[in-house]
Amino acid sequence: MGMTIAEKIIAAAAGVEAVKPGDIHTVTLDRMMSNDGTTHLTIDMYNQQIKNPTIADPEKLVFIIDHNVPADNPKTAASHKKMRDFAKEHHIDFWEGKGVCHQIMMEHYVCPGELIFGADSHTCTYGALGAFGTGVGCTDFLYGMVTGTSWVLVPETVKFNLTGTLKKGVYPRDLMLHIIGKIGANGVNYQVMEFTGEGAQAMSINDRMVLCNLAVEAGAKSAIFEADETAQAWLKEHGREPKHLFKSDVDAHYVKEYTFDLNEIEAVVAKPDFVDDVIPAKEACGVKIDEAFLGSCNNGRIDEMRVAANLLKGRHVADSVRFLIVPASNQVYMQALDEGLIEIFMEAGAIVMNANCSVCWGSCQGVIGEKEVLISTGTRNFKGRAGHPTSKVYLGSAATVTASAIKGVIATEDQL
Ligand SMILES: CC(C)[C@H](C(=O)O)[C@@H](O)C(=O)O
Ligand code: SF4
Repeated sequence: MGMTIAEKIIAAAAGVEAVKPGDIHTVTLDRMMSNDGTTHLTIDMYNQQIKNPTIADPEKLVFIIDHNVPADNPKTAASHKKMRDFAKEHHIDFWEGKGVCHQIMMEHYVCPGELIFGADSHTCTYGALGAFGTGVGCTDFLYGMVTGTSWVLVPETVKFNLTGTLKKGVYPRDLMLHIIGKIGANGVNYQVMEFTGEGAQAMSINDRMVLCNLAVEAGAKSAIFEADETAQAWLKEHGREPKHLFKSDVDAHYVKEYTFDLNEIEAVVAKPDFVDDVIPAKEACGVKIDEAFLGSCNNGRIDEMRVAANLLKGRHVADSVRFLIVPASNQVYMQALDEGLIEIFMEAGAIVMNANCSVCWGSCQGVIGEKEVLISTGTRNFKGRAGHPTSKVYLGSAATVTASAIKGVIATEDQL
């Protein structure tokens, strides 16, 4: 029986010839990332609960302060200091205020064929480069940090065959929200989403990241694209070499297969309070909003900045709306500056923030108040996700978010 890309990565990390779904293997991790969401907890456990603790391989570790940066209260400042000091003492690669963790990882670390654990649920983003990334809690992270190893229960793989091309005004984020709406929030629980077909092959790394990143919102353990020529060219541009270039075998086993025709996808929004409550964006048009957010590890890259700038040029954000634009990393920020996009944002009345998670989650700047409505390119819209428990979050594409910021109500780009 052949193997899928994900199975081949796990087999390589386990040092065995072959694996199959349901097997449990001890694996050597290629890399581990932790952010300021939980690293302080991991450090406390390391210091207080382990006798004579050591770090197996500091070179494989990356600590990133991105969730609440710059710190907005003394408690956060203290947990950041703990992380900073620990990273220094143990010679761990450390990033602060340079961008959202997954964006930093993609720009600087991830290689095809690697097995990467991140103490963050959207670690599945790394599948855009053909790596197996998965989120773990801080106990598992600690174990990996101390031993350099962990265990993996080999997941089943589900094939997502993408055909055709997206229409004008429809974006990969619409496609992925559509898929999640169709299969549901538990649609691929503990499974790997493998994207394939000519629609997948034609996608840029940016677009592949959009798809892989949101896979966890359908319950996925991970998501993956084959590291084809597009991925290899991207990697080369970023000065890195692939670890392995794995392809799924023709006789690999998929537990289920779906086909999505990209021509049929429309602009959509996910309604409050569930990511899988997806409706055509036109059905939500007219809902009054208080804030709009363009950013996050899902949708804060240069492609989305360009979409927003294109729509904002010569227009203005509605007086009643706060439009937060937050590049996913400083690299994105600087490119947007170079291309004159930041000027367009400022002239249009948007608030441009430093690269961080921002209001993608409700603990950073930009949180919304009682009964306020946000339209967001973030990853989640659960109750209270962006602030007050009575507030509401709609998720949409960069175009829908920008059009809504201009109109003051949910709108699609063709209504401008
Ligand atoms: C803080 C972190 C642990 C969390 C996650 O795991 O995803 C956050 O990034 C999120 O998006 O909710
Ligand atoms: S941008 Fe949002 S989804 Fe991504 S890591 Fe930050 S809080 Fe989590």
